[in-house]
Amino acid sequence: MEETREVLLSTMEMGEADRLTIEAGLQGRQLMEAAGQSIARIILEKLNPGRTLVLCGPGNNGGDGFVVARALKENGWPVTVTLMGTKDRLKGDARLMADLWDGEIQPLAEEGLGDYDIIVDGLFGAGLDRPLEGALLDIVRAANDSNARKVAIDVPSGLSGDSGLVLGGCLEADLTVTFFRRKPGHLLYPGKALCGDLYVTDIGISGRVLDEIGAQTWLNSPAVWGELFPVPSPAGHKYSRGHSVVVSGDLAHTGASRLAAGAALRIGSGLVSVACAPEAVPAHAAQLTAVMIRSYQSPEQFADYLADHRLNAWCIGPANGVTNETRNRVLAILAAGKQAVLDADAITVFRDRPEELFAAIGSDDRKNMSREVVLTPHAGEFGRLFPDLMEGTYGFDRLKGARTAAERSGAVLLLKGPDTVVVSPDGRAVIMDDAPADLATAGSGDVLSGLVTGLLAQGMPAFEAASAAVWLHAEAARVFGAGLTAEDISPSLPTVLEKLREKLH
Ligand SMILES: NC(=O)C1=CN([C@@H]2O[C@H](COP(=O)(O)OP(=O)(O)OC[C@H]3O[C@@H](n4cnc5c(N)ncnc54)[C@H](O)[C@@H]3O)[C@@H](O)[C@H]2O)[C@@H](O)CC1
Ligand SMILES: [K+]
Repeated sequence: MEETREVLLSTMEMGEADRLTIEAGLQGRQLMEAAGQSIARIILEKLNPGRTLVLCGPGNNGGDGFVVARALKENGWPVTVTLMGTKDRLKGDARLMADLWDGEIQPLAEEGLGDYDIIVDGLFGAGLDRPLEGALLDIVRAANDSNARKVAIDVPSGLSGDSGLVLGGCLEADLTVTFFRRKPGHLLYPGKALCGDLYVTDIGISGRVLDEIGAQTWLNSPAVWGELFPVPSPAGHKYSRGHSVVVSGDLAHTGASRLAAGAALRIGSGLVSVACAPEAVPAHAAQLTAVMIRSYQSPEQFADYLADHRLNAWCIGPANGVTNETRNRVLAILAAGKQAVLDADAITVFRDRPEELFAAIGSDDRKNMSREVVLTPHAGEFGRLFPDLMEGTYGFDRLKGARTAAERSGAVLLLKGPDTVVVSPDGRAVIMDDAPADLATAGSGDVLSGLVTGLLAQGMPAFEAASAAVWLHAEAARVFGAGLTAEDISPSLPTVLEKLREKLH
């Protein structure tokens, strides 16, 4: 299974892969040769021959650069090499590769950067440990301003492979070649945009090292959660497929809960109810058919619904209002030991006392060990519960922030964005790649919450349910295409579900 799901390696884990491979008998210089040759192959395949400038930094990323320079020159390309610092300061394999370069080595400089058709960026890769500054920053900017096609080795210089954040400044690549496995920074924004087209090459590291490394981050795909995806059993009935409840807003704010409820039903929750105050009943009744309506007049009546064990997965927050009532309902749902999805106002309402929410999420563990909670914030809502986690030196590190938040809160964290991250309190994480931008539309988040709720109702564990919901949401949007509104997402799901079932069986 480890090989079918795509592992994303942190720079530290990649170093570990490197070390384990060398321990197993391959030499570092062989890895570097393979890395450089694989980049040259891609350049030869994708780009037209032209005047090529290779920028080499002081570490092994620069060493790769020397290999690329040699390989392109052997193919008859005119190649210029510039080096940061002097050759005698290079160490190990990088020094060896610099010695194998039989051309001139010029000092790294801003001048003349505009004179090339292709710039190969071998300044910094996994070893970037501080922001680009001064002359280096000027050089990177001049490269960005030039008309050359820019090829980054491993990561564009200035980009953190772990977070996708920029340290000071960053090369804007047209094409990036990385080795063995992608890194989170290749998928997380702004990193994804700065990489251009990404290629992953085989440099002789065996997939077997992954078992030893035990990485906890994957690309979000059915390979991660497919085995736990609920498929209706022929012997089953609607009562065995769970009962989702979505808490509605007041009369003027009922639409969000209907979007969520419709999604929960579509994803296979056997029964779905909307819970609302009596005055909102007519608005719902005019529009709902398969979804049931449960009205409550008082907190006691709300508690009566919670006491019904068949109503097993609850979604609260969308257009619910930032009010004491919302807060009390969230606490009641959590105290009742329900599988719960907390979204929007159900998150915001705890901004002044996040610890109260975290305690409520964790307080139930003796009564009902199996209950799980999913928080589905966008970055703004995330900042209300976890303001300290937004304040990194280089910006908001979404993966690290979500990991800490999941651990702190005890909930599965689904951090929405163009690169939605889902993290379990035990540290497992998935990153969504290539979600259609059309999903940034009103109500889209309500649908997503409903999908998670519907999967929880069917007994899918929370990390897998949240991950699957994010993936299905994106695929449904892709199927629909341009002009998407939130109402279109659920109707587009059957095509996606059909394909998924074929893949799973
Ligand atoms: N790990 C692996 O499996 C392999 C790694 N290879 C290459 O090796 C690279 C990593 O090499 P290194 O660990 O030597 O690191 P890098 O070559 O990325 O950079 C490290 C050097 O840059 C300096 N530096 C870092 N940030 C700086 C900044 N902002 N301003 C000025 N100087 C800065 C450091 O002091 C150090 O001298 C990878 O990105 C990849 O290109 C490949 O050769 C193939 C195999
Ligand atoms: K680079």
